[in-house]
Amino acid sequence: MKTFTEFGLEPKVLQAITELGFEESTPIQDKSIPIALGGSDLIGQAQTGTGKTAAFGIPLISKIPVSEDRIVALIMTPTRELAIQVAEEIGKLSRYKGTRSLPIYGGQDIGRQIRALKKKPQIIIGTPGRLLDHINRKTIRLDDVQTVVLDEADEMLDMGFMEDITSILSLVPEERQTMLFSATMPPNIQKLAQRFLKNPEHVSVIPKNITAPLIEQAYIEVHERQKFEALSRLLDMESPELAIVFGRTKRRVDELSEALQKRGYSADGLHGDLSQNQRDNVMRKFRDGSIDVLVATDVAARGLDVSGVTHVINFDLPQDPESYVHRIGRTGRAGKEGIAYSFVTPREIDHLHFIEKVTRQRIARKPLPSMAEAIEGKQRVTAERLLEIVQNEEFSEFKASAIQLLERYDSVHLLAAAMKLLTGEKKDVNVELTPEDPIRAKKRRPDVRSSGRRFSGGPFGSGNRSGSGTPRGRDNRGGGDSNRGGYGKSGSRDGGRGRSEGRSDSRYDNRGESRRPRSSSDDFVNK
Ligand SMILES: Nc1ncnc2c1ncn2[C@@H]1O[C@H](COP(=O)(O)OP(=O)(O)OP(=O)(O)O)[C@@H](O)[C@H]1O
Ligand SMILES: [Mg+2]
Repeated sequence: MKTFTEFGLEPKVLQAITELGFEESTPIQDKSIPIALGGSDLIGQAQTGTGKTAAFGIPLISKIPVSEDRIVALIMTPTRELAIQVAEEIGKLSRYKGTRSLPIYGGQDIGRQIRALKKKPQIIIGTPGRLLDHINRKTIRLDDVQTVVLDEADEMLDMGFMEDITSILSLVPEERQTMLFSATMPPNIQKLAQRFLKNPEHVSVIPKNITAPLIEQAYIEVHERQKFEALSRLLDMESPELAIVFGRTKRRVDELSEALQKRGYSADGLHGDLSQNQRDNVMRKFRDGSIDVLVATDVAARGLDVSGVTHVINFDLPQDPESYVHRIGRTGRAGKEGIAYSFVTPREIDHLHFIEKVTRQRIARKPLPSMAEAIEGKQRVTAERLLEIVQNEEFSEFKASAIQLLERYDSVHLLAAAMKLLTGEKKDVNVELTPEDPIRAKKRRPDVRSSGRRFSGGPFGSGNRSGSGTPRGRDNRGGGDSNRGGYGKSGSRDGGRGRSEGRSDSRYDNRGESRRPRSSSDDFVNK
């Protein structure tokens, strides 16, 4: 691992990197940045949350002269939220250099995009459908594009974007640099690479386990009808700082987020049937902490980087192991720890074992949290909130009445009553979710990655795993980064990023631009 000064980057780019709080480069950045700067085609694979965006973003920005007034780089992402997020990171990295970039995605007013395009962006970050729209309207020309990045290329294929990507790339000059990035590389990616890349360098930073090292993984065996109770107990017991709960279908997400709200949780749902405005709103609320449970379909599985996500809960098991890897990868990012729970119905145990096999990772079984554990969890949070006030806040205006009360009542009684008030009663609303069919086990070759070396330490430094994925206090978000590894990132959390588009079977999430249902017959990995 290196410091960024070793790549020979210009001072303005370095300054932006420093300001983002990146101290040392991650392994995928170490390997990719020199190759990308050199101009070769590149296939980059590294675990979730290890800085792939900057691995292509830094060289991209470095190579574009500020005086350039044509579109010279194109980044494609599968979902809208991801396009927005990547654009934000590129924007921050080019802050001092002044490189101009623009996200282009479905659901946003096209007139506004056309106006923004008149400001001569050099980098376009877009979803395939809306990009084609602009190309057809001649509001985007790709004749001068020198670099193309396909972020989460396999997902774009799964979502049926192959034809769109092909049409788009046929309009980009042959003489170009093309780069692919993802945490997983199923074989269909090889086909895409053969078709669109020239003598690509393969950069793979995949240790023994494809799943990121800082994520503790567990499953809880539950019957379909117990799932909601299990979820509320788990949320009570663990009191996540931020949690993402994945559901299988849009209906599921709607029902679940509504049910959680009724029970008094601060939750909201994200899926491809919501308007772009609604999607942006939900993501903004999640990023700024005004909700702490995001219920989502796989639309949120790929690439999303929200700091402070301590828990991922698979309310429904995902169909594909790669989806599992990406979903749980929403936590345990940038050197922080996270925990991923999966609910597994008895008939899905085989499927779970299949996921374990493919990801070469044992997933520990945990018991359903008991009512007592749930209550204890809630009380612990109340006690923490109370102590925080004791330590940090001025509450002298309450002291006189406290003294009065203590003259008449026992202190333990009083404190217990105050805690009861603070904890709030769990609203015992009856919740009925429409049952989902269990996932059936599929037989695929259990091989997930290319190289096999055991990886010691995380990509963000070594030995920063404290072991047990302990629950974190609810109210300290944005505060201490005690879980951070060797690579600090000065914790900026910012609004308005996110991503999405879709799968066309209406039972599944339609992320907004999808063409065909996904084919899931492929094996997982690169060979
Ligand atoms: N060198 C670095 N030091 C510290 N933090 C970094 C570094 N590089 C990137 N980060 C931060 O790490 C987080 C994860 O990065 P990013 O989203 O690029 O991961 P990714 O590898 O693309 O993950 P995914 O596979 O989920 O898309 C981001 O918040 C990013 O700003
Ligand atoms: Mg990414």
